[in-house]
Amino acid sequence: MRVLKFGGSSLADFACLEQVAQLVKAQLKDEMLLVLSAPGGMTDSLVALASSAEQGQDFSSLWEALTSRCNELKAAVEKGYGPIDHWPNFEELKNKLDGVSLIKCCPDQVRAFVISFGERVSVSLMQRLLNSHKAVYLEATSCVASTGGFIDAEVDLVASKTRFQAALKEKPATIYIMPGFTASNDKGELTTLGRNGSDYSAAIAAACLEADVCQIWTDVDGVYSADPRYIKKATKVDFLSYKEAMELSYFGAKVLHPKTILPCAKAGVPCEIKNTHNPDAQGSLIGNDFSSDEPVKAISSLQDLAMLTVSGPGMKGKVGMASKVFNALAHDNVSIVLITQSSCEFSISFCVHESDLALALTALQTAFELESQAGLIEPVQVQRNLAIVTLVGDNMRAHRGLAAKFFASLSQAQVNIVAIAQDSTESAISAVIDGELCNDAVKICHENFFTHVPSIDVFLLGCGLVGQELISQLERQQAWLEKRNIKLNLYGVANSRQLHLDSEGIAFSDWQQKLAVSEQSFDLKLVEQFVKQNHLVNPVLVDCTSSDALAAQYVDFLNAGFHVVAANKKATTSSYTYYQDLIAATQKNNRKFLYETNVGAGLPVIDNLQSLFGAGDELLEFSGILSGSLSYMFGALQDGLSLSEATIKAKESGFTEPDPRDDLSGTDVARKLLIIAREAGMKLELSDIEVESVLPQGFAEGDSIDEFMAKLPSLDADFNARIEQAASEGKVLRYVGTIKEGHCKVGIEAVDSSHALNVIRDGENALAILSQYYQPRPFVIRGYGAGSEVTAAGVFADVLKTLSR
Ligand SMILES: Nc1ncnc2c1ncn2[C@@H]1O[C@H](COP(=O)(O)OP(=O)(O)O)[C@@H](O)[C@H]1O
Ligand SMILES: N[C@@H](CC(=O)OP(=O)(O)O)C(=O)O
Repeated sequence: MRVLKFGGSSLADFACLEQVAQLVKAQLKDEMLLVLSAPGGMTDSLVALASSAEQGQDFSSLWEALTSRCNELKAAVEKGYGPIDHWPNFEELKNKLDGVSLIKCCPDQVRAFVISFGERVSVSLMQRLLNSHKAVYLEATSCVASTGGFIDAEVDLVASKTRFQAALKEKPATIYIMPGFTASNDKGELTTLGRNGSDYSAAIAAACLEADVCQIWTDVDGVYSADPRYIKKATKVDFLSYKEAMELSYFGAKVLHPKTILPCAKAGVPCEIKNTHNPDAQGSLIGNDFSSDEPVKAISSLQDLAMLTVSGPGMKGKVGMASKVFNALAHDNVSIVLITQSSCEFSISFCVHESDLALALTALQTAFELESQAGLIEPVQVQRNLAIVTLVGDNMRAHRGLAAKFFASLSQAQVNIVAIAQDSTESAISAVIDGELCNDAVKICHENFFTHVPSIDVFLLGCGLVGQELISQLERQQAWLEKRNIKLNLYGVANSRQLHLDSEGIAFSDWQQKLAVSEQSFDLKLVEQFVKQNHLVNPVLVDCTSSDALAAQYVDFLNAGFHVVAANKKATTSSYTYYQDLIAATQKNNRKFLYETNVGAGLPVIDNLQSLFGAGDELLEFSGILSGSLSYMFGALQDGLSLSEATIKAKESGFTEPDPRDDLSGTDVARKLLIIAREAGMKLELSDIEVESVLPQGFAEGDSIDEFMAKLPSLDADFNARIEQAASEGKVLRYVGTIKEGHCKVGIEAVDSSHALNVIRDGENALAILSQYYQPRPFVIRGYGAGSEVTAAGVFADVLKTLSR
């Protein structure tokens, strides 16, 4: 004997019904019992009808929708297969609903009749489809014996076994069909087994009939490592132990009803999950002792939960308080999903379904009325909108560090853990978290435990030379990233006027056109919303602008859960207070703020300084050439060009800012020096840096770039004199930043051939760091310090660093 259960997703329309009939015929070799659910969504319609009638509302349109759907199915089946013999009594259903509507009350017994009606529809249709095989209709009410109420009833296995065996003996056949979800109590009254309870019906039948297998046919190939509807990269689990399947379904894996496994396990019947729409695919097999090396089999989640905490001095050390809490809830039929107790026994917390919350609160208030009046129990605390994320795997007990990895993953998803619980066999470990972040949490846990393909979700602000080059590099490096198992998506690009977002990831080929037609400008709230909607877990805002306004929002970016990668120097050189706020925001939010390209473009400066000073080194002195453009210009001066000629050449070669005064003023170098000083722990403001401009004070102030360039030759004579003076002493001029005895200065220095910076020119940067660990010879970093390629590469490297913990 085999038991095959087909869920609502397998019976949604006529085509599905026919598919199931074909499948059954193809499988036919020995006795089989088919357990059918209602056609997909029909139970929801019946539940809605009952509640509409109960509230005295006009339910005619709901009725119309239900009956026309059923009649269409009936007509389609009858057209191809002949008249249906046992069509359920719709008149009786309508009468009951009218009665409910009249008294504005729906007794559970009537509700059970109404909501189980869809199962009878399915069975009638299927019996006709299988008519040629003389499929026998088994009344669930004659076979499945239940105890308890009419809704969510429990099954009496012993009584059911007797009933099943008698029913089969009475009508010997090869194919039996029985409605799922339905049972009857000892008075023979119809009861239901809880939503999605047809799986449970099938398991009961399989156990009672000592079946060879209990197959659950649904719309997925088997049990997946996470719900495949939400986790696209979820993979099928081939084998699961009964315990694993139980834990998974209990903690929310909808593919199985939580009560299904126990009867199968008790009777030793293996349970198989198969896909009706893909019958040849190997499903998932659930049985005893499927030992596997994989520590974690799957991740499940359960939403719409509330946590209640009962606390107060009366709880401490008093025997029986916990049982009083749970007895009160059991008495009112409130099921508890998870329990934790503080080690001092001062409080007990537990989760219930939100739908049971009011009931639970009333039960507790009644039970603890006296204790509460005496001040022994405090008012029950309630946290709503929670979820539970659970890792499941029998083999977890043999592995260390899984809990740590689990919690680190939750923290990576910016999730705060409200409570945790682990069963003593270590087959499941659960965390109670904020419900809104549930999908993010599952996604990142799945990424870390299964796919091992971390993702980086990039939003680029600023599409100038560096921004554009970054996009080209991202495109070029896709294969490299893939090889290293990194999924880097560009989800947003923005310039100063427009923002373009694409949840599929922005195509590298046409982002410019898309951006050009966007009517939306950059707005943090909008991007934040986008991240939430798409459950992006590693969002990175990359600032390739020089905007003060954006820099002023970095703290908000970090608070909103973004990492920030900045080529823009404005934030690192704004007030020291803001700089500190930024560092604090990275720590508070567990997010990174990376700005390697702020000094020396692609040269590894900041990272080295942070490693050095983090390891306890101290800066003694610093000197360096920190500007690629001034390095180029001063090299040209050394070759005999005048100041104006050198400036024109540097400008034409793309070495300067559009307005060369930005370079010649020395402010940019001062900013870089300030960043270095702050890395070394100096609490300085930009105004504390002494700046010697290449230009005399007030020179060409307010003039246009062209006017400035035209006036520049007037400085050549004085500048030449300065160069010649230096040359007569065997020296060359360099634009140098220094930190010495707590004083920071940028300006022109004459250096002789023995000076380390003498040879630095043509756009190269050099930084000489004299420190406690590096003396008397300094630690030197040297290389090209300007250009969109090296800068974009530096930004790219920072983006990748957001993945490291
Ligand atoms: N771990 C999981 N593996 C497979 N499916 C899962 C898992 N968790 C949740 N599901 C969901 O369970 C659904 C199947 O259950 P359900 O819709 O109740 O089917 P049926 O109508 O056949 O009873 C799948 O479509 C899937 O989205
Ligand atoms: N039809 C019932 C019982 C059931 O088990 O359905 P499904 O197999 O489609 O989950 C319900 O929707 O609750």
